[in-house]
Amino acid sequence: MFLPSLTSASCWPNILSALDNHSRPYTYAIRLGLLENDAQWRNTTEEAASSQSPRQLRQLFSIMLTSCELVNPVLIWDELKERMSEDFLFQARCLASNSELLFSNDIFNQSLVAIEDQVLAAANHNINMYGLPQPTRETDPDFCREVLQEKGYNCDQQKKFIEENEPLLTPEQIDAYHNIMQKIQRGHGGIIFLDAPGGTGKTFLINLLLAKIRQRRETALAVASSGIAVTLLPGGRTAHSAFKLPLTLTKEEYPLCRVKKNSVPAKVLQQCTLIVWDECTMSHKHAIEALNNTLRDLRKSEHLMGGVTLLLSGDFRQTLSIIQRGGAPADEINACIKYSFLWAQVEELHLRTNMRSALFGDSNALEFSHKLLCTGEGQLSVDEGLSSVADIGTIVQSLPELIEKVYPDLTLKYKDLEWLSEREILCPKNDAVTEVNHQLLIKLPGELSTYKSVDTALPDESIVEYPAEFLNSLEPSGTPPHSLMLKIGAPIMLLRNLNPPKLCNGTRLIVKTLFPENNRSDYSKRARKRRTRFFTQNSHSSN
Ligand SMILES: Nc1ncnc2c1ncn2[C@@H]1O[C@H](COP(=O)(O)OP(=O)(O)OP(=O)(O)O)[C@@H](O)[C@H]1O
Repeated sequence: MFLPSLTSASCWPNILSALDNHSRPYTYAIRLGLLENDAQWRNTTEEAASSQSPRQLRQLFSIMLTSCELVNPVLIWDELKERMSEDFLFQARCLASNSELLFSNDIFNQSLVAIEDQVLAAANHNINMYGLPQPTRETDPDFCREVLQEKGYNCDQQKKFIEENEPLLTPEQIDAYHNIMQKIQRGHGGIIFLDAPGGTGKTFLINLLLAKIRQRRETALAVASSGIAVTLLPGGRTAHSAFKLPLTLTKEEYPLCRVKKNSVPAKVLQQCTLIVWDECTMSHKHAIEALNNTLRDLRKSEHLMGGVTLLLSGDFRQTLSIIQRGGAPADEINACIKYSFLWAQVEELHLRTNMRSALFGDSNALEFSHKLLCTGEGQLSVDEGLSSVADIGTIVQSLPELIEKVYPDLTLKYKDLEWLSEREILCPKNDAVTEVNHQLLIKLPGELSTYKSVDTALPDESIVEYPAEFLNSLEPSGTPPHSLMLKIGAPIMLLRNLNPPKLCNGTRLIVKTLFPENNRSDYSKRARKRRTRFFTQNSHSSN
């Protein structure tokens, strides 16, 4: 077990002497992260308690509850409840104008309510399921939060945004804008597909429509099929999270969203006037059918989409729906929303002018967008089934050359967030990603820190068939590698946020500090916003 971790030990006596320095090899193994133990989670919270605010600590604790399979969460709560409730104590002291006020059950109750809100949002469980005391609530704050969030946009800000941007619309954008607004006003529901290649102003138009509806204190839901597209929509969420789409969607004959009639998401869907779904081409046709079935049911309406206007946007030349491994191209086409029975009722609107070239006179952008369109429409020359990319890019001969082209002078410029956010290397397979990441990480200055996973086969009888070394060598998609290597200053990407909605999947971050159990990262979405986030290890299981 120690062998792969003691890289400096070249022979058996070296290993023995390394272990000799540690009186208890068991403790040493835990310290190296080779054995799982509840102490690891307690260390994590203790480490976090030294630098995190009470709100951040509660967030961390709720993530641990929902994803880390804690053996004894009550013990951690008892140890840290005062640290987690300091902000509520402070508020109570201010309210009572009494700086002598001490912690009380009321204050701990507020803290537990806040933790339960997060657990409910992430896993839909009450915290008594984890053995923690069930908090008492006077109102249903969860209801208020989600519904008010959708209704609580600042009208003056929305108005200002509309006044500034409405006059900028181009004639084809104006046509689309009026068409959509008329459909919303008729209130009979319907589906509009905004067919617009990249750079034609989809996001610009959508943001204006969202502002127009929100300014009237009506509800406009903005969703996208992928997390990264959500970052461009104000108040955006992924479609899976907003509509509670089930994972078994593709196999269902009568697909439905998992939204209970009296739940908060149901109230939001009942009240909304407009739903914008960006990158809809990536979604399975059953997702849109599930939304139609659910809206008609919740709103007790026979109209298409239960009377709500659904604005779909995307580009079929880009990514289509992802189907199960081993599926044929015909399955992919069958999964496409164009093959849904609903498509016959979809009204199409088109945007064709590339705004980046039209506005900024960027001839390169125009040429590039033209070539992209040709590629998407299959008009590029094809040689033995492969299209040449020479027309739309520069061809390099090796990985080091690619790295040098994309990240020249990395060691000097890696601290420049603007520079970093303008470049990335995309790879079709995880193996290639690992190789590129490794080579770039080596080039960065500073010491490399390695975080190892603890892999265990479940049920216990399978341990003989699947030894830890074998499990360590696997890299299933969506799980971190067995050896996660990081350096301070390294750009990283958040693959899955267990505490949505603040950071969406795909957000880029910079490693700021590395602790033995955790790390802190700076938020660098397009290098414009800077916030610090705290990340910890957690449990993943795979079938
Ligand atoms: N009418 C307009 N007036 C001023 N700027 C505009 C207008 N329409 C679009 N733009 C600007 O043009 C650029 C491209 O627009 P936008 O990002 O909305 O296009 P898109 O179709 O969403 O592109 P992509 O699919 O690549 O994300 C943006 O900088 C946007 O602010």
